[in-house]
Amino acid sequence: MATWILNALVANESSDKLETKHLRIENGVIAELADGSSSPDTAGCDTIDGTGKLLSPGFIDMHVHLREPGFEHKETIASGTRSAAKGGFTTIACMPNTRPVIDTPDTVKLVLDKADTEGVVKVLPYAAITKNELGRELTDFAALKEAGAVGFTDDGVGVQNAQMMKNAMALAKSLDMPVIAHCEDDTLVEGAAVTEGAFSRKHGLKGIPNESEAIHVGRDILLSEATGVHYHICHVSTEQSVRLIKLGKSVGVNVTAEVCPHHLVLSDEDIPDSMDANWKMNPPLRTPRDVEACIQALEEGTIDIIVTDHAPHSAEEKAKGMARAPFGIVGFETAFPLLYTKFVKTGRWTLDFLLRRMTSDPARVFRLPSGKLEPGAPADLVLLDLANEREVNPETFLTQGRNTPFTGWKLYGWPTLTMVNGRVVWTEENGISQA
Ligand SMILES: NC(=O)N[C@@H](CC(=O)O)C(=O)O
Ligand SMILES: [Zn+2]
Repeated sequence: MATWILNALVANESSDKLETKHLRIENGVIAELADGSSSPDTAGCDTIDGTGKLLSPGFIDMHVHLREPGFEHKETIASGTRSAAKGGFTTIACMPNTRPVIDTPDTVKLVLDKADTEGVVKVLPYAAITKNELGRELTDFAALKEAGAVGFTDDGVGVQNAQMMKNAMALAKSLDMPVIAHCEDDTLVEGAAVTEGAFSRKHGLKGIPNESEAIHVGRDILLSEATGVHYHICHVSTEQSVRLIKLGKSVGVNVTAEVCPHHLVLSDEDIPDSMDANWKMNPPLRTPRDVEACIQALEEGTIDIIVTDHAPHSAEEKAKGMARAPFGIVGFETAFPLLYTKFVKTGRWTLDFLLRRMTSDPARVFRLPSGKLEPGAPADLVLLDLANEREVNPETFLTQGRNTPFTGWKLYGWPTLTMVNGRVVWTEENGISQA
């Protein structure tokens, strides 16, 4: 049976005016995108009223933490994918810093099986570069690829040893797989929770310097050049990293990069003096100068895509305060409204620009079939309400995490319906639909 989404608004590359379209879905795939002036024959079809709503490919988030196995008190594949669906995400790539670490084919399969039975959006597992993410011994890349891993990363920590990283890249290249790197030199960051900047100086705190990230970025771009691997840089946060990525791209290195909403809308100067640990994440909120450099890097294509780095922690863990709480904030349920309100409503970006960085660009960078409103693409879709302002209220989140610095922010651009492979998985009205 076919489904029609009728009278929805679609963003357009060449102008900021939205166009009305009807979209037909058959067998889980987009079958037709018809002009709004046509009158489709919907006899015998399901229909969804898209009037006044923006229709976009479902968002793709290539950096998330689902915490399962092992940290189910923070999040599960069930709760994390529900949160993703509510945020308009239809494909998410989960990080291997679980317990056990996703470093064996069995653990990859466990995540894929759980996602299949308990998840509501598509889950792509990354596998670790080194066993237990300890940086000592490479995992079995070929077997992990065979089991379904989509890339290799030790996210949560940097790979400290350059030869280890070079070996990892050469092996990944031979398997046509990407290496995804959390860039951080441990010797430069010991014991710090916030960036080196106005906030750390004001409170007499040791800061995390920009070089701790950029040193790995520079090192790994050279290693990527030497090995030819597709090297993707996690959560870019500094001006120095941007400069190095730009240089790498200019000489043809196969490097891509991502940035998180919080690094585009907050700086260290926004951290409250109360030292609330909901403002603590890794990399930390940087200076306003770094924020502007990251925004411009995204605008000029030096940074390719937007990811959330959704990193839920329990309230108890975050209550330990700035110095002792774990790094990380939740991201799925605020990502699009934040960026839409901050950059599109203010006229700095077109709607099409923002949507591409969250849909077709991640699909291109990671060679995924989704991310487009085109016949033949999977019917992974989201409808969004651009007209109504609403306050961020963590009590309404579907993630188990309440760790957000955005409580009370008034935003536009809230999802109203999310569909995966042609099946409605979440609506604003009825919440999650059980299969
Ligand atoms: N980003 C974070 O602040 N935390 C992440 C780890 C990571 O992505 O580096 C986590 O797993 O909690
Ligand atoms: Zn990370």
